[in-house]
Amino acid sequence: MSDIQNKDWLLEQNRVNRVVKEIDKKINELKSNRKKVTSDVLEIRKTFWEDVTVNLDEPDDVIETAASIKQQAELLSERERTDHQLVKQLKTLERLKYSPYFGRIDFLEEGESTTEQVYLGIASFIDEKNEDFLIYDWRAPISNLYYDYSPGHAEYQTPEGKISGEIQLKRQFIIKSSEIQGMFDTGVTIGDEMLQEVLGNNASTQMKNIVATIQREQNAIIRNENSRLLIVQGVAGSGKTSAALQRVAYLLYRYRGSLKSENILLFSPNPLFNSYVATVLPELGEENMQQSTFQEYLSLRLGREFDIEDPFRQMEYLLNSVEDTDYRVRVNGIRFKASLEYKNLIDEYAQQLSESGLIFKDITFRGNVLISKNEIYDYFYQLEHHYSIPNRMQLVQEWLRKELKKWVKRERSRSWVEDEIQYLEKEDYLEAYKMLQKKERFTENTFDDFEREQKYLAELVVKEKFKPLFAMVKSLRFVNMKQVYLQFLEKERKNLPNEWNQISKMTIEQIKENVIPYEDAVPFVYLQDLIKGRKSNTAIRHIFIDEAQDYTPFQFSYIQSLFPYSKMTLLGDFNQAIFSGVTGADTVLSNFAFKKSDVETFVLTKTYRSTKEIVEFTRELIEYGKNIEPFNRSGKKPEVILTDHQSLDGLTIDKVRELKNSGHQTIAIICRTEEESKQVFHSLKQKMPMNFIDKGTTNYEKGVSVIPSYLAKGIEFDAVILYDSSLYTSESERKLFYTVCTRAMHELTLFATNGCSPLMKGINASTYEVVHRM
Ligand SMILES: Nc1ncnc2c1ncn2[C@@H]1O[C@H](COP(=O)(O)OP(=O)(O)OP(=O)(O)O)[C@@H](O)[C@H]1O
Repeated sequence: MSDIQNKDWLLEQNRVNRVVKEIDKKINELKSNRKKVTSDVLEIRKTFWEDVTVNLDEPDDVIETAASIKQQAELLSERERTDHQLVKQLKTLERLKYSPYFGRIDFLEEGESTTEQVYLGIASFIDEKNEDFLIYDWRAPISNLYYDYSPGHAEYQTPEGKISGEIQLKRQFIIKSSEIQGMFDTGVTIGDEMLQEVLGNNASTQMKNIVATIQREQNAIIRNENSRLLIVQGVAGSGKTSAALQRVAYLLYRYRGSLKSENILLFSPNPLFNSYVATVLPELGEENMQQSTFQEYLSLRLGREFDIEDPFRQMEYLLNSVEDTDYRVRVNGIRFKASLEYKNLIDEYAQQLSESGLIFKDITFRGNVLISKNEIYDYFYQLEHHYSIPNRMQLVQEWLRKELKKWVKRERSRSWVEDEIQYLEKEDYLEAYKMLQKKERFTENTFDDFEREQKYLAELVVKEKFKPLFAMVKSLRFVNMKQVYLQFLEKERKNLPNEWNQISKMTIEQIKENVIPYEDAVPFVYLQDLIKGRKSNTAIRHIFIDEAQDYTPFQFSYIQSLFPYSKMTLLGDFNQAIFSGVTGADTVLSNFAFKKSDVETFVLTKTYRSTKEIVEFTRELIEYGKNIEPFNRSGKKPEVILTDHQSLDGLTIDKVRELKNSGHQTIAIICRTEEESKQVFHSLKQKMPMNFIDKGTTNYEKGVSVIPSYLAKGIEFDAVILYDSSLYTSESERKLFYTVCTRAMHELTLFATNGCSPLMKGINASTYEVVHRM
């Protein structure tokens, strides 16, 4: 390091020390504030009832008491909110103390004579006198300069307009425990050096934030505010998920008055991914958005009555049952049911149902039909036909409720009720007694006490027994959705795929067994919504869909209808469309689905995850892979080890040891299917500790993990071993093969027991090494 560099380093470290000192002061100040607030909270809790005037004698007194309780509760919740805020601020300050900032730009604004030094960190921090920003939040308008420009002319937007000027210096820091550990003055892009440093580290079992090194093209995605639908098509490892999460943080900052983390929902591919990304926002001082898998949503809607196949079970079928006689039929079915054409058919069917054809269930009680399905049918169709089906359902619901109430009255005097009364609990008798006493105060009733009590108890018994019927009416379960969908499948129609008869026959068999194939889950729930109606969700204002390539046009259109007021960000990669790769079905990323004007599309072609060597190999595997641009980080070429079945386990263990010895901490042994993963795990775990990951796994640990191919998407590992790459034989598995290979950050090994996978045929042989080991 030169003397000048040394001097700069020293000056910067002095500034860090100064800022840290101020942060410390602020921490102490907030801590003492907090002491006061927590003691207030404790005090209010302790004396809550002492400070409330309770008097229930007269109606006016009751009102006054309620007001007094409300006032006290409000005081308590205000104090609790302040405490929560203070805890949040303290956590952010502790983080700032550890690493106050990561970047600096010196900016000379046009028309000004002094250059401003702008230091960027995860949150803003102002000096004691509330005058100068010692740290700017990375999301502040001025911070844009850091991400979008290299030294020279630069400009940024503020609410007041555009500000132009010149960046005179752009510097990056790695600061840990308040000590500068790295410092780089950067030129063209945001510090290759800094990125080298970050990307060269070990993979983590939890995703990290990227705020220090966000690239310009990612920044555009993160800060986009205009489009209702933003689509990011980005190659594997291009930072789509990262951009999505930093975008959540950005939106929470930009709209902090009106947007809260509970207004944002991220659909992620599986529970493991949910937990993988769960630490990014808290690291940035924000609360996590809501997270769910689409499957969770479907289970919530249909899971009570049906066994819904999940996408992983569907994938297992697709990978394992190619020899099945019905395989082609099922694949054709999946393809057709993914389409908007199929959705249109359901719309047409619902139109017809508006005139006739709905199927209902009898409402029965103790083996007797109280209200028959035909009566319900007649009632429904005598209602005005111009009312929508869901509106008519509400009227039917009201009518049924009234009818059931009549039945409750009739049933009270039946002999079974008397029998049931004998089995009542002591508490019920006591309750009845109290009820009657209470009523006595207001009436002049002279009925015999015993008789009155019996009548009350009879009502209690009947109402209890009728509860499920009222619940059935409330949730509109008197509509026989299963039969309605089956009737749809059985209907003769024109313009259907050639094999529709077989497709529908196969589906009918499943649904009769109360199993809903994954491809039918959204069509089913969509039809159900057209009939029963559904309240759209207004609380969610922004939806993120990661791995969007795995959603069909039908599914996406359905999600749009669920959240009509939400903006959406879709992130995906058509080269990783592993489900549609196998079936040939359209995905939401197929262009035709979006033609509207409020859609903006971003394309990311630069990839950051893997070494240059791994990218040079993996991009050969896909069409147009040449467009993928690796980040300039070097490592070993991927290695293909040709071997046989007997040697495979031993060689895998040797390889894992070797990888561990080179310092790799997360190592994945990726198998093609779950079955294969189970076998491999079973035989290898005797030889070294390892984890097994299946679709229910919510966390992944450091060390060695055995994982089925389709669950590895979205996450990354220091080193990846494909247990037997010879098994990826079919062209339809190309995307799956590409996806698993792109999970590796530093090393990729492909074992092959039956020669190189045919999917590697024709690729540039200089991109990988081949060795023979038996
Ligand atoms: N600007 C950046 N600075 C530092 N690291 C980055 C940056 N962009 C991406 N990365 C890193 O690259 C890796 C891949 O990022 P991410 O998982 O977000 O990509 P992706 O496009 O969602 O990948 P895939 O589609 O393959 O799952 C992560 O380790 C991430 O931290």
